[in-house]
Amino acid sequence: MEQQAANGGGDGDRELEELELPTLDIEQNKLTEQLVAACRDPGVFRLVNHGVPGDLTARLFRLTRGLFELEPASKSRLPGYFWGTPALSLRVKELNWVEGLHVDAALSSPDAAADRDDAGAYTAFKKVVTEEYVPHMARIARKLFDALSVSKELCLDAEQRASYLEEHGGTFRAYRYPARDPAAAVQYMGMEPHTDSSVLSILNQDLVGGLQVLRRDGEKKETWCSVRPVAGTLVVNLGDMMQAMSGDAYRSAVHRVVAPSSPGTERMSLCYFAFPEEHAVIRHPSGCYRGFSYGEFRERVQADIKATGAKVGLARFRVHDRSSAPP
Ligand SMILES: O=C(O)CCC(=O)C(=O)O
Ligand SMILES: [Fe+2]
Repeated sequence: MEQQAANGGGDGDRELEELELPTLDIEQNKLTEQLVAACRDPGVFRLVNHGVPGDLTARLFRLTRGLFELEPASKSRLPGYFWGTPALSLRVKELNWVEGLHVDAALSSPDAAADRDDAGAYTAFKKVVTEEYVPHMARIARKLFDALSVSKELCLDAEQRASYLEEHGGTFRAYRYPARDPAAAVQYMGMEPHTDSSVLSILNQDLVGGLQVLRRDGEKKETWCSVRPVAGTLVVNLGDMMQAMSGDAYRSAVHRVVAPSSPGTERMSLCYFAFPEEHAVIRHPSGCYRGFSYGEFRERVQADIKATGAKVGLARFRVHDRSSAPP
């Protein structure tokens, strides 16, 4: 994989070619057809007419910003707060130039864990995330997944359609990427190159820019391209579970975030990750992966990160040469 210095992207990505994302209206009649094309290549697309009210997004960005603006000692006590640690599945050797708030939509973490002075602000944030924003994300994920599930690449039966996308799960993360210090000796990436472990991820970025996708041009050539922020749209990228479910017909997109370099600029994003049910065994008729559950995949990823500092991911489950495999 081509590696580019973290500071190669200017403010976001001035020097990079832009990736022209397919733009999909989720209420259109030919959704399956257009989704299949977008999932085959480039595995990332833009959504319009998605039904998430603009004022809800604006309110959630405001509430999130309020929490990130707290004193470091206060915000570090917020439930799910982290600084510089990996996202869902990243190398842990390098610091990421990002802080975040992680909310597990399936669990209701006790808000009492928030610092007493900031409990009101955190409770308001969490309420908007769990009661308003995440239900929209779960609705969109289900709609996209159902449209894809009838494609010949997935061809799921009713049970798989239900269990390959957990109805009430999902993880929400709000991120803030502060400006990097151009004079610092080490220039950290906002978020290092990775694939998501999800079925699909729905990103709502502000207008600063910095999200980049690795475009594959044929077998050998790979180029980092920028994903231009467009107001009112969402960006969806496929994750490893979708790649496995489709027997590699769809690819989980390698992506990264370059933190801004202009002093005083910061980037924020609201991200939702949809997963399969923990124990549902994922199989595809092609047999290119052995059957495995998301629970097993996650444990394997965590074990690899612990042992080597890096995610191995789907390669751990790939069946290389079935003709010589033991019976
Ligand atoms: O901040 C973003 O837009 C992307 C974050 C991301 O890729 C992740 O959390 O996996
Ligand atoms: Fe990601």
